[in-house]
Amino acid sequence: MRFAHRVETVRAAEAALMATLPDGTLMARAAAGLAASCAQLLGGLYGRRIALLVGSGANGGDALLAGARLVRRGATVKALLLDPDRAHPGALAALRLAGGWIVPATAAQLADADLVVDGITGIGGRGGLRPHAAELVRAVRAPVVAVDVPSGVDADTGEVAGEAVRAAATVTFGTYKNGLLIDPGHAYAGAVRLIDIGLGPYLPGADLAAPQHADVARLLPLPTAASDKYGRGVVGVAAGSERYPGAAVLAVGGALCGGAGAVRYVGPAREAVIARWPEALVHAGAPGDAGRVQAWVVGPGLGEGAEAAETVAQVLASDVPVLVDADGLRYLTPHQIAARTAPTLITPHAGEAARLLGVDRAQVEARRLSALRKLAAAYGVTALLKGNTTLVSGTPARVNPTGTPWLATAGSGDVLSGLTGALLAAGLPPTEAAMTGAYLHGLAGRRAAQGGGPTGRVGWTGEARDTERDEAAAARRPSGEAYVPGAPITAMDLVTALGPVWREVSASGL
Ligand SMILES: NC(=O)C1=CN([C@@H]2O[C@H](COP(=O)(O)OP(=O)(O)OC[C@H]3O[C@@H](n4cnc5c(N)ncnc54)[C@H](OP(=O)(O)O)[C@@H]3O)[C@@H](O)[C@H]2O)[C@@H](O)CC1
Ligand SMILES: [K+]
Repeated sequence: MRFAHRVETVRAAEAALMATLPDGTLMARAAAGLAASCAQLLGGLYGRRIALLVGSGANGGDALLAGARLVRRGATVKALLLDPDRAHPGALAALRLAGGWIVPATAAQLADADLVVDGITGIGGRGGLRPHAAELVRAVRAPVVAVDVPSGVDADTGEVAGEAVRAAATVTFGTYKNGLLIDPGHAYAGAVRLIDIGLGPYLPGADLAAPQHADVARLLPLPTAASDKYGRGVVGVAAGSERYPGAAVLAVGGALCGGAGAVRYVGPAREAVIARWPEALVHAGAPGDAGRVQAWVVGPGLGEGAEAAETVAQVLASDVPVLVDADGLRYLTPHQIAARTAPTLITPHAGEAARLLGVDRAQVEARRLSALRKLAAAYGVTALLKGNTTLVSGTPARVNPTGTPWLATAGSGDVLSGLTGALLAAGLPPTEAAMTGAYLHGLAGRRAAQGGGPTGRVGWTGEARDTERDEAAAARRPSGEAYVPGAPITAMDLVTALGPVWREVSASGL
């Protein structure tokens, strides 16, 4: 797991650790890690030109102190002080002593930089970049390494109010910050490296956790010699309609290739389902009459109307875990859920979440963690909020690191529903099922698109594991957009990739 903590937690841990150490120790540790990371990204320091954007707090202090180290190792370093009277005095003196330059904070000073270090604000920043900082940041052409957090990104939520720094890489200290893992902040952070400064023993439980292969491998329900199809989990799928039979085919495929012992399909797309998946058990009646299942998936391609509403109501009346997605979300009420005896998992995208919360889609996209928590609380469910960084409610909340823009393809969500339903049927608790489903689904997208190969202007390879390696490989176009190389995929490609991905992840846990 990669764990992230809130700013107030980080500050409390920092204070407890500082009480045991001489003044300046933590900043020195942070600066050492930052300088080493810059050197590695540049591939050498002699003759390299590094510009520091320095704000008025300790974040600027980290940049200055790292600058002093970089000068001593052969780089030319100049510091642009955004607030010259308030720059960290000790770190400024260290840079001067080492032979660094203090230059006017103008765009012209950035023109010849090979690398720019963003020390404008870290965990103490509030709101987007202020006008002078924003003007300088717009003038940057070189790759940017952000110190702790890209300036302008809210460290606790990933929200971006106004302009923010688009970093090629972020070097963060002590623990991950929520805003580095959740969009939109995640998209500004580039490849993220954590520098250990000794905070670990002082940090309590995390606010957010991002799994890696081994975490998911531990949860995968592998069959044993004693397993039969019920032992592995039978999934009921109530999906599809005359108009959208394909959604049923994809959801059933996601469940079958996601490890279900068997799938019972109920709905009007029986012919299409059986034509593609002869192993599916299809039923003509209502969900209540379909026979024994250990979890239900309801909603993909269900369409609108009284029949769809009745299907959702019948499924919710069951006493097994239920996943509600897509059209099924139209017919969900907190009242229905309160009457349930088994867990309910909902899997909306931002538009569906907005409708459930009665707000605009843009509000959900800008404040994803907050929307997730509101959904879970208002409906009394476990919520999975889809996106490039899919979130799952729980303690801690989970964020999926395997997402890729290639997953934004028709039917992709239907596959996720079936897959996650299979994990629920196998007995995983809803938070773990949702996290595991999102992880495997994202990885299937990456593998099918063949995206994430090592490339790009900057990146760390070698040391990084699993999804970190993929993230480090995500290059940035000169425009500053993240770009994951790869090829278009279809939802059926995802279904096909689930087997190999399952194998890759489970092998990492052996
Ligand atoms: N925690 C740890 O363990 C360790 C932390 N360390 C480091 O300390 C950093 C935190 O330092 P910090 O507390 O001094 O706050 P910081 O992020 O520099 O910013 C606050 C300053 O910025 C200003 N400001 C605010 N908003 C702004 C805006 N939008 N645009 C422009 N300016 C804005 C605000 O001034 P004001 O609002 O008064 O104008 C204030 O002066 C942390 O991220 C890490 O890098 C490491 O050294 C070692 C271990
Ligand atoms: K920063």
